Amino acid sequence: MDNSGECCSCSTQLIDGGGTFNVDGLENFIKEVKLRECDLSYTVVSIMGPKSSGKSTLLNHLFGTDFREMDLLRARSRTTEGIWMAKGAGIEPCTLVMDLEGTDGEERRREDDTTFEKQIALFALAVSDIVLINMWCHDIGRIQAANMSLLKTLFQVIMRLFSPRKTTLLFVIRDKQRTSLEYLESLLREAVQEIWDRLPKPQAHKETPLSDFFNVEFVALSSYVYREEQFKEEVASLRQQFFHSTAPGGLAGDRRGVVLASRFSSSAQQMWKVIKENEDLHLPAHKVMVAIVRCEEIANEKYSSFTENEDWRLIEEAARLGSIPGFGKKLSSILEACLSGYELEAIYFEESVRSSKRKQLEEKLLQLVQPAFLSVLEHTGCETLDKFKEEFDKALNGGEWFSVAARDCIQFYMTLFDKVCSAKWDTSRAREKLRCDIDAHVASVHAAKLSELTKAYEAKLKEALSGPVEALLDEANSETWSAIRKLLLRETESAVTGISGALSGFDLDEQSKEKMLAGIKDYARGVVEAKARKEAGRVLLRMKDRFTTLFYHDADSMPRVWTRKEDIRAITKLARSASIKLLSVLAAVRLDDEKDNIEKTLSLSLLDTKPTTTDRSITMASSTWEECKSLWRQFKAETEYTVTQAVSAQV
Ligand SMILES: Nc1nc2c(ncn2[C@@H]2O[C@H](COP(=O)(O)OP(=O)(O)OP(=O)(O)O)[C@@H](O)[C@H]2O)c(=O)[nH]1
Repeated sequence: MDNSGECCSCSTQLIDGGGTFNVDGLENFIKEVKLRECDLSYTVVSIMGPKSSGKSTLLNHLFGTDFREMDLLRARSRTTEGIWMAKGAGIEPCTLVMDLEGTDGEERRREDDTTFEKQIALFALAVSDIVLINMWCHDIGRIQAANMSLLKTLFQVIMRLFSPRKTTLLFVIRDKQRTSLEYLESLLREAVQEIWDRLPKPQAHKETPLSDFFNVEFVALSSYVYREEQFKEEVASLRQQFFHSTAPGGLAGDRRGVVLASRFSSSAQQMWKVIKENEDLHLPAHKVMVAIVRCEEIANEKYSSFTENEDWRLIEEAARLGSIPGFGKKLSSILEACLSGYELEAIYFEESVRSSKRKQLEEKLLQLVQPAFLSVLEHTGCETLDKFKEEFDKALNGGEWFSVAARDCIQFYMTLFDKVCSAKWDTSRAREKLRCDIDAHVASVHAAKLSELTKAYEAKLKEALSGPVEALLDEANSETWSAIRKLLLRETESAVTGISGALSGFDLDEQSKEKMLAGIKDYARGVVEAKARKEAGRVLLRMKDRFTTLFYHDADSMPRVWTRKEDIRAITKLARSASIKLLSVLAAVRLDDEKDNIEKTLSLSLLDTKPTTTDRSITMASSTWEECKSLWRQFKAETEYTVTQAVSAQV
């Protein structure tokens, strides 16, 4: 029991001599001292100094703790290993006291293990509001003495310390002698200042005084061994300074960046982990270390509260079903709120850590929202494509030029997509896909419209050419082909003009246009050629028709009577010659205005009794010639009987 009557047995070894963090011990300790209920109202005090310099003795008297003290009768060797923690008895607010393993211990030095000293010193600085620096009075001013080694260790660590809050360094001078405190204080201040001045500092703090980062205080105590009563009185008076230490102006008055009591355990563990991971003592700056731990905590908290955010849940749900108007903006604003919440809480912490943790948080959030985002993008893409198709169709049916309708609709719907999805994330792939789909649709409509147009003109040409060409071939005279050519030219030109006019709405390149027009011209020729070939297939019948008509009728179309007057030979020749003419008209397609003597060749070769092969070979293709010859033979054979009958009638 301490003098306040409160139990002082609550203590635990926080970090053992091997550097292991006692997680369970700390958790139990926190429960026992009800730290969680303290919120921000608690103080952490630690003590460092040479080994066996009476640290535990001081703490036990100052805070009513029961840290292990060395027995006066035993040799001076290390009693405290690692870091011990206890609760100050009867002090408000809750004061956690840490007793550190002494620095400059022979044991560690023999093992060349001063790293551990620095690590626990750094840890103490990182988690404490107040650090007591215990030193023998007679050591002050002795350059190589243990005290200076301690200060060096401390300042090697401090060199990296630019904490977001001020820590109080309280120098406790033990075994004060008659020398006045003012003198000792000035000696110490000088030594401290010198070390501070020599520290390589970051550019921004080149001129910054020590007092900006540390509250440096001094106290001198009488020897506990030789002047116990006085020692106790002085300690009791020092104890007063720890009451209400968190109030403004108190020893722990600067509350910036203080860790919530409920997070003290995880924060301390995290700090020790960071320190241990830097065993080569390229220790991160204190502020960096604190920032890493705190910013991560804040970021994790913001992340989990985002996942439970009602607005986000609604968006996530809706995203599965379809597109969401203003999705990008809505999501951005929830995310923005989450990130600015982080910023607000992390503002006191080192900037580079703060922003890198913010980036990590942002990435984590983006990963979380990405599936919803992608699903909305997909829905929006599909819906935009459907709307585009509908609107484009309407525009075309409304008589708008194809190219104008395509350009306007594409522009409108791509902009609409951008508006709906506008967010700071990359929408380029979805946008690209939509654009590809739209382009493919436009291309297919384009092809369909052009084919429709071509078909319409082809039908028109077929109608305009088929009947008249058939009629002209029926006539089959020397003007037939010239008339057909004229007709073909006129109809082709009219189709070309019509189609060219229609094509101007399609924004077609010259080459494609030429190709299309050439196609329509070919089609027109094809119609005529097909008609001519069809008529040629019936040439024998028609020759016989013509022959019979002329054979049985005179020039006035009167039926002949086979009197002696009638010159059957001449009539036969006339009728045959007319049939030859018909044959020669249908024997070849003459769409190019080239002269030929098919008629002459056929007349000479077939009508004359002795045809000369040389003549016809110059003017006719052999296949045509062979065909004509065989047709003529058949024709003659089939008309022979008509002539014979006429001759016998005359006889
Ligand atoms: N001269 C002197 N001796 C003291 C004083 N206070 C304590 N001692 C003695 O110094 C020895 C070490 O005391 P501790 O309190 O165990 O010292 P410590 O600094 O905690 O020791 P470590 O934990 O091993 O570093 C004990 O024998 C104490 O009786 C003091 O004010 N003056």
